[in-house]
Amino acid sequence: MKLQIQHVGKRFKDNTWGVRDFSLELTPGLLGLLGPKEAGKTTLLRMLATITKPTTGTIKWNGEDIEKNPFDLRPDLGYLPQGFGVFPNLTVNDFLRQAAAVKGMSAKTAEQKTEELLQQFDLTHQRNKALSELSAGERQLAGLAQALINNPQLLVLDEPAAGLNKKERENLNKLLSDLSKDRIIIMATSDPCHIDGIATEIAVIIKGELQRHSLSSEKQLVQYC
Ligand SMILES: Nc1ncnc2c1ncn2[C@@H]1O[C@H](COP(=O)(O)OP(=O)(O)OP(=O)(O)O)[C@@H](O)[C@H]1O
Repeated sequence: MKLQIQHVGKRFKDNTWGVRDFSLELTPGLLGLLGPKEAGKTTLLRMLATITKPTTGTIKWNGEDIEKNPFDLRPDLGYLPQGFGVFPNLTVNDFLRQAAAVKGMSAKTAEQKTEELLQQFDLTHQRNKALSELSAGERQLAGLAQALINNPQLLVLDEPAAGLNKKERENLNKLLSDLSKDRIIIMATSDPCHIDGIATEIAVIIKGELQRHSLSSEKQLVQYC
């Protein structure tokens, strides 16, 4: 399992660059993508999630260019967009079932996985509520559950801890630590404390450029956190 980001850049219509010449190679583990606001985190994640295409460079999943073969990656991909809120009237249950349908899962597998995730995220009692009726933390957990519905090998998370309280964040960190043992997780955040203790690698992005990439150690993060 390997993700290669090779000299990737993104230029917008107004000619500004959101990401420039970004290169990184990832194997299973949790990468904390750390950067201030407007650093280019979301821009990079949207390219990894095959929502937008790079202007320069190549992204390869297990050796295959995802621009040429997006359907090779999509069944392996889970994506939590930042501040998602596109379907406020959908119930939690329907939200998960819709994600499963989009990912081409059979009805039986979708039902089993929905039950499992609702329990795992303590959302069973909320399953018939609309997303707009949930607390910010619950909505974020529902978003994570939809990202995990297909047991993805590549999990791309944009500020997943936003809106979570301390207990919810601890639960999330434990879950992500477990999940990162046999898959690649990329977790973007502007808050170093959100990746403290769970990131196996850290990449710092500033003004669209990779400033530093290192294996994480608690010592490194303590100075920020
Ligand atoms: N569609 C767009 N058109 C033009 N510029 C854009 C577009 N999307 C993002 N940008 C710019 O690209 C840069 C990177 O933005 P991006 O949203 O990727 O940063 P970020 O690190 O995710 O920030 P935040 O934490 O605030 O979401 C910013 O300067 C932003 O204004």
